[in-house]
Amino acid sequence: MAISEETEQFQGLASAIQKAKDLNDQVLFSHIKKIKCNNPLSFYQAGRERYAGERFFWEDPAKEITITGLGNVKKLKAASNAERYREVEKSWIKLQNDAVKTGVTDIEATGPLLYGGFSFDYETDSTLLWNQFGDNLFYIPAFMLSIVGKQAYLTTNLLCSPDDSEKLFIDMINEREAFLFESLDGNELGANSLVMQREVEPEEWKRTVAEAVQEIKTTDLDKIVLARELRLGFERSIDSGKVLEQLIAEQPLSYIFSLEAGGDCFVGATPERLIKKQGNEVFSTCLAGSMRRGKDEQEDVCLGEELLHDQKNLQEHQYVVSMISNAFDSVCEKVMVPAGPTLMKNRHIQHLYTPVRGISKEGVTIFEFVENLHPTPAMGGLPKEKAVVRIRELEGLERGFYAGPLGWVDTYGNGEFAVGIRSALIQNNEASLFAGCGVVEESTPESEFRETGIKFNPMLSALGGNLNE
Ligand SMILES: C=C(O[C@@H]1C=C(C(=O)O)C=C[C@H]1O)C(=O)O
Ligand SMILES: [Mg+2]
Repeated sequence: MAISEETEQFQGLASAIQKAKDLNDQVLFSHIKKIKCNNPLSFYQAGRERYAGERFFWEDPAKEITITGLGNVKKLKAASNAERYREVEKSWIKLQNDAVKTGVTDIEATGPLLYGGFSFDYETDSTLLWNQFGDNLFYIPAFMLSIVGKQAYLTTNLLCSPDDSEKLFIDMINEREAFLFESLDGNELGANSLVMQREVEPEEWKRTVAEAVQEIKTTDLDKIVLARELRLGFERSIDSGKVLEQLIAEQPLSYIFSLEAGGDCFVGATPERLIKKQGNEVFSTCLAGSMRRGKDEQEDVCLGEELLHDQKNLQEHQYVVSMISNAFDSVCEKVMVPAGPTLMKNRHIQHLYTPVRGISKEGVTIFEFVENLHPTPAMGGLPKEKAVVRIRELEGLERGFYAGPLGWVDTYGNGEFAVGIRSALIQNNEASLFAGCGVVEESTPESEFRETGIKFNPMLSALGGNLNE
């Protein structure tokens, strides 16, 4: 006779506490149940006070997986060096190998799940702007809503220590669920009211682009991505839930994400997948090469055709396709790359787009793919190491998590990371927006300035700012 969910949960907790005693270490307990909830933002907002600074949101463009996390039972942070990917992975493997799961235990992106990101460059210090995030930051949430396909699942995670009691935990789980179900409806999303919008050092940035073009013409540097910053000010603290609501409505072809740390929130709508791993199938996206959208259908088609045949953008794009294909070749049994790019038409901008798919070799993890791929020439440049050093020397901004890998990993070998572009760092009533572009031999400061101006628009639109033409 099947035991009740409550009994299964209690028995699972008891075995997790016993395991903690045997190992004399903390053991992750995770209970997963199906629930009815089709509004993940309401779940996110329900945690606005109680879990402030410990929330995250993720929705992929196909809306196959939406994940909202509240609170955290464990924060993983690795040292800021080249080993960071393996360090985070090692801590995660230890926690998931000892984990005890009850309830629905075979659904992707449910149960114990790690969500977070890495900075673009582990060799730059996180000063004032990104000090809440540091070089990397990952959460295992206390409470998590996953909508997989069309079904909602609630995961409750607890970290059991040797001297914990089952009773305490059952009371905690029941109290949390009561809080959540009471507060799931009617969470007002606060409006954000803009009072200041300022480009940071626009003329200096253009001079840097001109310097980079000269360097590309005279050295072995082929491409360098240079980013710039826009500062926004608001009447009161920005509600990240409202920003997410706008992004979901306005950017249907992008990953919608947020990651809170302390009082700050990194939020965005990125069109660019770094790596998705589903079993042994792996997917990446090459997205370099950009053009504004047309004012009407006819102009838009013309501009798209122009982009598909523009040598400068095709070269910018090809650097990315070659690098990602080679990175896949080294860890895949099979790699499939289309012969040429098509167009990805987002709301404000269109890009040259080449999807890459592969069958990964046995035992290759998503963290190894992240390490092999980041930064692609779409975020850094070519040669990779030289471009990253020159970005450090030329770019007048602290990228932090902008253009870095951000995403999730579950305990079933699945996960997905995107790169954190078309994004903003929100700090109370201020925000820094970031936008970069691939500088190649044929780049000009004015054209790249216009291109990066358009790339600010997804966040400007979501925050109520004045859009760039
Ligand atoms: C770096 C960014 O965008 C990247 C650069 C692109 C380009 O230069 O054409 C296009 C898409 C992205 O790979 C950004 O949006 O900040
Ligand atoms: Mg470009």
